Amino acid sequence: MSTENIKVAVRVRPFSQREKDSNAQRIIDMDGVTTYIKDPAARPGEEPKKFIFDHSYWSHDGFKEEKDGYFSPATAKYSDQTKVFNDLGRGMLTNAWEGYNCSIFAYGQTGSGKSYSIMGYGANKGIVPRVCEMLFQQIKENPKEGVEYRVKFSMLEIYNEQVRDLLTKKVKGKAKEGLKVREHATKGFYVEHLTDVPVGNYRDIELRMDDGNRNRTLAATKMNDHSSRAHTIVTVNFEQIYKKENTTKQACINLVDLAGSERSKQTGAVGERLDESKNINKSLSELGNIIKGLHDKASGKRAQLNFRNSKLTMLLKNSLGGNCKTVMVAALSPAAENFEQTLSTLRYADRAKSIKNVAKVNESETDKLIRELIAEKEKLLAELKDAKANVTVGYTEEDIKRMKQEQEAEIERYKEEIAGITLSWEKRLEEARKETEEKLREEQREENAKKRFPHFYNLNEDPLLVAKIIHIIKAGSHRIGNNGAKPQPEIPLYGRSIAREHGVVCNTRNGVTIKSLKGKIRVNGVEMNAGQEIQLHHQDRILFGEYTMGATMVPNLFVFHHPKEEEELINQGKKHTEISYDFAVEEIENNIDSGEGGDEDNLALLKDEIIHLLPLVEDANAMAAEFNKSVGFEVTLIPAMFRGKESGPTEVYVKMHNMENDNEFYWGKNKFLDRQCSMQRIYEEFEGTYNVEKDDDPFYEPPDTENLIGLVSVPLVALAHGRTYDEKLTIRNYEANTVGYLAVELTAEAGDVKEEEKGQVKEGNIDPKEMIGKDIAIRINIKKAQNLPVKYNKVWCKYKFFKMKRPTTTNPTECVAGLFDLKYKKRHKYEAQQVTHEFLSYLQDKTLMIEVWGSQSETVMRQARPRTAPGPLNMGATGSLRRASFSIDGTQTDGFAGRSTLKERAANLGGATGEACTVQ
Ligand SMILES: Nc1ncnc2c1ncn2[C@@H]1O[C@H](COP(=O)(O)OP(=O)(O)OP(=O)(O)O)[C@@H](O)[C@H]1O
Repeated sequence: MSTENIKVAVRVRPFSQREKDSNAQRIIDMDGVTTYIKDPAARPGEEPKKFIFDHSYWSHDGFKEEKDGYFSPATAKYSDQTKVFNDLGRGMLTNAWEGYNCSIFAYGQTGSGKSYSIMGYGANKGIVPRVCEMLFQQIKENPKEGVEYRVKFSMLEIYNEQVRDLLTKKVKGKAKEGLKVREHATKGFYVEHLTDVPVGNYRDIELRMDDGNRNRTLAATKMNDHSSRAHTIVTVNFEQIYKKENTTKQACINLVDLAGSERSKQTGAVGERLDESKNINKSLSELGNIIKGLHDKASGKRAQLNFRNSKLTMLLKNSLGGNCKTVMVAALSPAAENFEQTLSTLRYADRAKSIKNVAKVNESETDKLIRELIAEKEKLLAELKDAKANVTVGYTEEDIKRMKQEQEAEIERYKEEIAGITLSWEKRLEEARKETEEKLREEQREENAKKRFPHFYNLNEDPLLVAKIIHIIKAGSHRIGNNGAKPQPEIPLYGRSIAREHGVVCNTRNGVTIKSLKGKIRVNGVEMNAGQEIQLHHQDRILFGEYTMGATMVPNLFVFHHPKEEEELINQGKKHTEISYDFAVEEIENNIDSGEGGDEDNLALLKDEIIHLLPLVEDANAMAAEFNKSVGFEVTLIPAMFRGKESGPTEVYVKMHNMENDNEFYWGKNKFLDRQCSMQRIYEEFEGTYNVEKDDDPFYEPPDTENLIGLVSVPLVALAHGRTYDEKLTIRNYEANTVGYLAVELTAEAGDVKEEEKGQVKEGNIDPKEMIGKDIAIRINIKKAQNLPVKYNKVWCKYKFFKMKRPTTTNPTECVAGLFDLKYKKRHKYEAQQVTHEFLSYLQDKTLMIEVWGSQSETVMRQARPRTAPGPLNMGATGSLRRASFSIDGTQTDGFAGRSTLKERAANLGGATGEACTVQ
């Protein structure tokens, strides 16, 4: 037995290009094992905070890029991938050889460098591939007489509390997702029916891992979700079987790449994106609770540890305080804009340091192990039989017949699994090898085809998932469509906005063309007209299906690759550039921003969507009533501004109103459709008692889901005259209603005016033209908010000043009875060096848009408001339209006679914020 603390390492990454472009300020420094973090809003002379870890890896600068793309140290301070592996990975391998379970997990905010350390990119291989490669190398180099080595590999992801096997797509025709996590008396938690492939060398692992990533990409596209926001767990099971001694040494190596948690706040998301990060947050916050609990326990305090609260904590139970040797890598962003998140990562890591694990060598009699496994399977089998036998009361014969068939299929599967356990290792390895060889041949065929034929490859925000889906375009015509198309299209695509006959691609002697049929296609950001045909060229970007402004993941985004054209370009000396996901998405957004599509198109689209959603919303309301849920749904329209976006069309949302506590939530169309599907499923299976866990309940929304309460627009012109602007302004919500007041103070101080001129500047007599060329400091001080809806218990503000790429966000502040008071003054200082004409016209002509965000509480003091359940349609600003009528461009929608048009409503929303007012 070995009792030791979790080993904790932190690592800081380089600035990203975006951070470099915006002259980001560095807040992290390291010296030996010590990490320092400086608060960008610290008072002069305030010391940075200091943390000590087992390792502090400086990977921020001091490196050079080798020819193959490897980042090697140019200074002694820099830690490269090899150093990290030597410190952390090698030790894990030594432990695994001794028969200890080991685990490494990476924690940190989105984009902080978790995957880089754990998986790695290109030549900069991370810990996972290195550990796997080294394990086989060591087996090869140190074979022991009479010892058989067995290595098994599995890969899963946890997304929205669902466990998905990444190595097999289907079992008996069913996708392997929603797998159960079970608990074994000695082994702890494990995933039932998870594929565990025998692997004979590192290449096998590489291929399987590639397969896993391909499955992640496909699943993400099909389910309209974002696999890169999932937690990925790779497990290597290493067994040493001592034949003469009849003993087996077993080590389970868990390699965990956790998803980042906070994207929603930075992008200002509502709807699906928020919901998704909530689920990631749930797993991560449970993980945080466990780490805190273990830390408290280590410091002698009482603590409750509930590992069962999330799938992630169940699966990491052994790694945290259990039979395991664990390493945690906390990934840090160096930039000031991420200060809060980075500080919280450091605190998290600091707590993890005190967790003690009690690892023991997993060695036992080989026969006993097999007997135990069989006994476990048989127990499950018996449980299953009992369960099925007990539920036949009240079923029709048809139901019982179907259940019997299911039961038989399950029993068959268990039998196969038991046979699998006793099957000789050689036979299993041989079977797996055949599969791997077939995969290799397939890969080779694909590689050859890619060199010869034009093809599409997919783009994804996660670099590990790029080019995992390939569509080869040989000579002839290739139909593009969804899987409902008959016969199956040559290029099948998934997702709601893919039509059966979406389009067609033709490869002829004259080149490759694409024709749009019944689905939307964008080429290089520009939308094609129905029936239009255009020629494709090397590196064209193609989007199939609709584009949702601001979506975190854009499915079905491809790059067209033409090998011949590529060769010609190289011959002409043209430099090859990779097309990035961000580039392709920005290109689409630019085209939409530049007015493409126009108002008319958007109105027609909105009308279609509303007509499609209304009956479903009615159904959802009816089901809520049937289940006695005090919630109501209504369709509403939310302009881009109120979705935290600078521009873009108005979108259809569904407002969910919880009548118990008056909370309101805004669901994007896709999220509502997913929820409505679950409601329908529950409704069909309903037997009189509504027995659905909160997490799976489509009618439930956690109260702390973030909402954009409203906007305030602050005129800046006073600053152009050097005057202070100090006002209380109205906060307007997306329905253009007043939802509170915000007190804001803005000051401008010219930096290089002479001492005797300073008073003059403050008094505001300055002629704006005199500002040109001078240094100026603008201070933005959000003082307090009043009269906010009382259901909000935390409130914060967000804004972008001038050309800031990312918004500044104030700390969430407690809000009591609709009032929040920011404790700090002079929160934000913007320094402009040598004021330009552009900056001056910004001050003179523009307003600063401040978003007021909040999270609600479960129980609230209700404000007086009508207690009626909402109808299915709420057109916001006009108020009276609930269950009434509306028309779009004079066109009456079914059953609704016109009173206000969408255009009028859009006009009502425009410029509805910001007049100064007096508040008592
Ligand atoms: N040590 C490093 N050296 C060089 N580049 C790095 C380093 N760490 C991270 N990066 C780069 O920073 C970017 C973000 O890193 P990465 O994808 O690993 O973040 P992440 O935390 O896994 O994000 P997510 O939560 O979105 O998966 C990548 O482009 C990666 O190549």
